[in-house]
Amino acid sequence: MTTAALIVAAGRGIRAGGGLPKQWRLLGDRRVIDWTLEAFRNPCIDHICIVLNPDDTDIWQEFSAAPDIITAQGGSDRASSVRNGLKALQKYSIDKVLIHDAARPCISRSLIENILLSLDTTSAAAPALAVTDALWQGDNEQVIGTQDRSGLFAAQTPQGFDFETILAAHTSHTGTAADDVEVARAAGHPVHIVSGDANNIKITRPQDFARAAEILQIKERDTMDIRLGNGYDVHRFGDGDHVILCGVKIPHDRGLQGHSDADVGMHAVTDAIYGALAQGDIGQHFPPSDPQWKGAASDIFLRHAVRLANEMGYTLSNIDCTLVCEYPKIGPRAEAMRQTMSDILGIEPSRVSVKATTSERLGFTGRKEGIAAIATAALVKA
Ligand SMILES: Nc1ccn([C@@H]2O[C@H](COP(=O)(O)OP(=O)(O)OP(=O)(O)O)[C@@H](O)[C@H]2O)c(=O)n1
Ligand SMILES: C[C@](O)(CO)[C@H](O)COP(=O)(O)O
Repeated sequence: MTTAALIVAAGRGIRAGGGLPKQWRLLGDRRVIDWTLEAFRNPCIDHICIVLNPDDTDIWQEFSAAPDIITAQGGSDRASSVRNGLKALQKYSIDKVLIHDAARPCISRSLIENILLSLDTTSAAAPALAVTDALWQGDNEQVIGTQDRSGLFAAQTPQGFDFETILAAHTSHTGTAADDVEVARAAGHPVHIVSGDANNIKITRPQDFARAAEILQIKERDTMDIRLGNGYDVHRFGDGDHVILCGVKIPHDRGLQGHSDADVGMHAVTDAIYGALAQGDIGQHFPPSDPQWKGAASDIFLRHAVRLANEMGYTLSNIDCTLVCEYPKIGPRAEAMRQTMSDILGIEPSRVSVKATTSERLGFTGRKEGIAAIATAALVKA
């Protein structure tokens, strides 16, 4: 009997936040995907196929070079990603396939074996836990009804199938599906429920990383790895009818001069993140001599810094930015600036501070020759 594991890893992990899709983030000293893969790199699995998002170019290179991995391109939803993975496995004469979320890194070898065992006697088997909590309907933070929980189960993966059965079911399925059991059932196939594992959680929200680390018994660091960085920037006034500060366009009788859009606030925040990482400054990553950055929107720089932080295993904790100018008035726009930067940073607005001060008409900011900004960034190792 030839077996395969099909691991879907093409999602963006929006609910988990953190800038980088959850399957590429670190859990201890390894990525989520590495824990998942380890469980499937075992003698009862002959082939492993990983379904990847076309945007994850570095990851494609890594897995295309791995001798024991088959790669397939992800689709716009989980069901289409699975379908593409099944098609990529077609030429390997697979008898049984286990379809698993990359985002479930705590999967145990014994659960994998239990599903495979069930497939000896049935064509579809999947793990689930009987619902033990009471179930309510809610609306607007009010309980508006209760739901009988008897016979209800919370579904998990890996979901196991006869390969040709699930390939045919997925090929003929139209529309989306929460999981492959739904696809199999829509094609008329009964699915056997195998006892799931409470530890086999899916990382869905930010707090699930800590729970997964606990389950995997990843040793907590003796001290937290916290990094602080500061950033400082100045742009002079020149001709123009607006300025852009922390991503917000403000009508003004002068403009700020600079190679990019001269968003002095966003530059200071970007440099604070580079500083925390000891990774130089904006000028190093985006040289002013390079014409492609002329007039560039500064969110490009900030997004790059956030990505670098995530790749180095850090999560942004908070940002504090102070703009130093006599005019324009920042107060009425500070909320919009916080919101704009929190969207780019991938953290809550409550973790982004934008404030302003004048310099009591002293110095170049006091003489209204330009605007200065100073920022602090705090990063923590996830
Ligand atoms: N188009 C998609 C969507 C999801 N997945 C994968 O399906 C699994 C379960 O999906 P979910 O937890 O919903 O992941 P995301 O779609 O990444 O999360 P979110 O909905 O928060 O963006 C994940 O391993 C995810 O990578 C996939 O391969 N292709
Ligand atoms: C397949 C699945 O993991 C079963 O629990 C789940 O349905 C996929 O994730 P989502 O959160 O429902 O998108």
